[in-house]
Formats: sequence, C-alpha cells, structure tokens
Amino acid sequence: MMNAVTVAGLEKDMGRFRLKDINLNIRKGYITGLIGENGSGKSTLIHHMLVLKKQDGGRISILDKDLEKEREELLNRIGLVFAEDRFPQNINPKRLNGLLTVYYDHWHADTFFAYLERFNVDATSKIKFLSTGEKVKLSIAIALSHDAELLILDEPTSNLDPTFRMELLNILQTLMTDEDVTILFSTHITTDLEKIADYIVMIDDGEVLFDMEKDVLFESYRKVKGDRKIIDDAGELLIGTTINALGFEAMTREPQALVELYGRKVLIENLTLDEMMYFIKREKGETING
Ligand SMILES: Nc1ncnc2c1ncn2[C@@H]1O[C@H](COP(=O)(O)OP(=O)(O)OP(=O)(O)O)[C@@H](O)[C@H]1O
Repeated sequence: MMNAVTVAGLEKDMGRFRLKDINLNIRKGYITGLIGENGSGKSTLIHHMLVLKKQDGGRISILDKDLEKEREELLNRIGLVFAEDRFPQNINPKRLNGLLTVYYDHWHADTFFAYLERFNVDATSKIKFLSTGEKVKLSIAIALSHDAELLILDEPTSNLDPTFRMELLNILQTLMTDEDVTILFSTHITTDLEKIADYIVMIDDGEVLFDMEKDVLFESYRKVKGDRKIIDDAGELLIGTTINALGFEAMTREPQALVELYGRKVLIENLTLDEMMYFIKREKGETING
C-alpha cells in the first residue's frame, strides 16, 4: 500500500460552494500539509473524506478499505483532531476515558492519562471548564491513544501556544519515525509545515491547485525581485508579479534564466510557503480576470 488515502474524482455540491473533481493521494508513512485560504474548502474536504455519501461523486479508499462500506472499522484506525471540540461537555476526561474504552478496539488508558499529564490537562475538570487550547490537547491525547495508523488534524495548532505547538510538532515527528503513521494536517500556520511536512497540497475554491513533495516545491520555485523596466520583457518567466515602490516581486521557476538575462537587475531569494500561496493566488486571479 503506497497511499493511506486515495481520493478519486470527489465532487460535492454544497450550494454556494463546490468541491471540484478532487484527486488526491495521501502517501503512507508521510506528513501531508493541506493549505488554502479561508473558505477554500479544507475542512469540507476533510469532512467528506470521512463521510462520503452515496449521492456524492467520486471514490475514497482509506487504508485500503472502501470508506462507504467499512466506515466503522476505519474510524477505529483514524485519529481525528478538529479545531472545535465535539465532546460531551459535562463530564471530565476521566469519565470520557470510560466511554472511549468502549468505543475504540485498541484504547490505551495509560497512554491517554500520560499524555494528559504531559500536556498539563486536568483529568478531573469538566470538559466545559477546559480552555480552548486544553480541549485541543485533550483531542490530541485521544487521537494518540488508540493505535491510529492515520492522523487527520484539521487546524490543530491554531489555538495552541507556541511552546506547545513546538512540542506537538516534535511528538508528530517522533511518531512518524517510531510508528510509521500517516498524517494529514491542515493549517494556516505554514511555518509548521515548512518544519515537518513531506508533501504539500494547496486547495483553492474547491480545487486542488498543487500536490507536491515539499522539497521539490522549494527547489522548483524562487522569489525574484527586480527593476520594473524588465517586467514586460521577462513576463513569461514571472508568476504573480506585484509592483511596489522599490520595483517588482514575483515567483519564478526559472531563476537561472533570469540571472543570465538580466544579471544584477534581478535578485533571487528563497520563498516561504506563505509567499508561494500569495503569488500562485495572484497569478490565478490575473488569469481569471483576463
Ligand atoms: N454545510 C455547509 N453548507 C453549505 N456551505 C458550506 C457548508 N459548510 C461550509 N460551507 C462553505 O464551504 C466553503 C468552504 O468552507 P471550509 O470550511 O471547507 O473552508 P476552509 O478552507 O476550511 O476555511 P478556513 O480556513 O476558514 O477554516 C465556505 O464558503 C463555506 O461557507
């Protein structure tokens, strides 16, 4: 099995918003980061990867099982973390542990309580009294305590303090090396993905814009800054050109060619994932608007 998740031709019409022919492979044993603007469809995609209905177009297989037919078994093998919590609010994590023992085939109470202690979450406090970040930590502790082979984390880090975010990234990386799990991780904190992701998937307006190995992505594209006068001439080599008081900035796949053609009139730099998203989005907007 090469892919932990295969999404083929997923279509979902939600009225104003549509997932359009989503084809996606989440490679087994790697961390895939899912990025995209607010409302681009990250949460919708994750949701429909887990609850595909007959009337939707497309096929999804997870861990070599057909999602439609074997949902129950699959949910046992997937660790889920969402930004908002879905727990019963009036019980404490200790009581929740009792429910989870029944729910999961491979529940490890000792692991669960060890994580809660490590994360500083009070196991005797009613869930409704936990802070937003503490609820996320609870959710992470659960996801890590039932031998999940696949972790799906939808914006897990947005409510976490920087210290714990770093700790979580370390935990995830350790899991990858020790247990060979697969992780799908959506976030706006792209620096987290620059640190730990192996693959990056960007979606925009319900479509997959790219699905690439992170290292290849960063090797393939560079930022270029330069003198405004060369924009027209170099246009073909520039992606998402922005003009500012100092000149222009753009993304390019051809840094070498730009240097050969324009010498000191251009400056080549490395890109961040945020900048890549910005330039790609700009380029797409320009194409659409003519
Ligand atoms: N149940 C629903 N019915 C109709 N439209 C919906 C529903 N849920 C979400 N949408 C719409 O689908 C679009 C995509 O939303 P989604 O939550 O998937 O985006 P996202 O990429 O996760 O955004 P964010 O980064 O803000 O969390 C939005 O325009 C949203 O309004």
